[in-house]
Amino acid sequence: MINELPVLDLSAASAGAEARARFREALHSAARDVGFFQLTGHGITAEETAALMRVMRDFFALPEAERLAISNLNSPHFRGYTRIGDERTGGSQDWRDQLDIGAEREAHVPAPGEPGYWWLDGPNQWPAALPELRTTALSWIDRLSEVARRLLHELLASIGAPEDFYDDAFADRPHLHLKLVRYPGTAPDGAGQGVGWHKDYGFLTLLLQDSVGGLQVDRGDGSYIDVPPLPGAFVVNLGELLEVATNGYLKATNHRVVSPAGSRERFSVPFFFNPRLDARIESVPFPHADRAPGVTQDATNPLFAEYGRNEIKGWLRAHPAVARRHHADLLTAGV
Ligand SMILES: O=C(O)CCC(=O)C(=O)O
Ligand SMILES: [Fe+2]
Repeated sequence: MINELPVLDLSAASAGAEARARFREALHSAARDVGFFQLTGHGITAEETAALMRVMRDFFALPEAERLAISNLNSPHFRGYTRIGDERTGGSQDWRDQLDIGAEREAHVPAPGEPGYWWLDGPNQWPAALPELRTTALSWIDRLSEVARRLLHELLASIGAPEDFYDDAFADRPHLHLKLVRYPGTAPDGAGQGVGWHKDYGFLTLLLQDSVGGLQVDRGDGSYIDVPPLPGAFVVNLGELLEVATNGYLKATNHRVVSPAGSRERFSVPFFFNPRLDARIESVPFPHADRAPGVTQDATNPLFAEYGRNEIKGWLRAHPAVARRHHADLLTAGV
């Protein structure tokens, strides 16, 4: 049982055969045993990170009316600002506010008979007072997509699978998603749930966190480990679709954020690297795949191999007010 997260250096993957082999071995263990690690050597500069952090702080410092002007309650695509207390995880209120941003696309209103998850494609909402947020966030999505793509190839290679196996699933219209998040200290009721225990829905999450801390990873035995802030590193975790892809050999790991003490603020930016909404995630071939234990069976959280279904399951659960306003039919008919 590990006591701290492994730190992996992605630049080792292009530093010669021996360094690459060692990197892949460490990546394999981290992905299989913990499902979480810290990633350095990714090529994103301190300046790029600082620019994103700066514009994020500027966004949360806008008058509340300007943030609410782009509320996600306006968006059937779940894009925009969620005020503190409107998001739920594990049935309880999270104490954070956030801006959800995705790949900039036309709305795809599902025609009769088309799956409801097409609602997740659509335009973003941007704050009028902060035009640089749009350019900075969209370029962060581009830059991190490249890192995540390389990492996914390395990860598949590390378990002995064809590294390009899911390239088609990510082709043309990957469902990329960025969240700018603020944890504004502890809720008045003292609950301490910044965000409750959950797994991410897709393939890989690359998280930038500031220096406050509070992210915890479930070790599966009732205990957890803290993820201390490591300057310059991304915290990487595996989502449910990689568990589906490997028939449970790699696991999506539960994690949560404990609220900062008092009124201290914490900022974080998770980037979710996900395939096309209509990608059906076939099992990837790798040595001993037949001995994989199978995916987690949890009646309260079914895992869907059709990525869009897995994703909209999560949105309907986490954002009940948006779901009730725009998607009453999906709530009753299911995804
Ligand atoms: O803010 C964090 O550190 C983690 C956030 C998270 O797990 C999520 O939004 O899925
Ligand atoms: Fe998460």
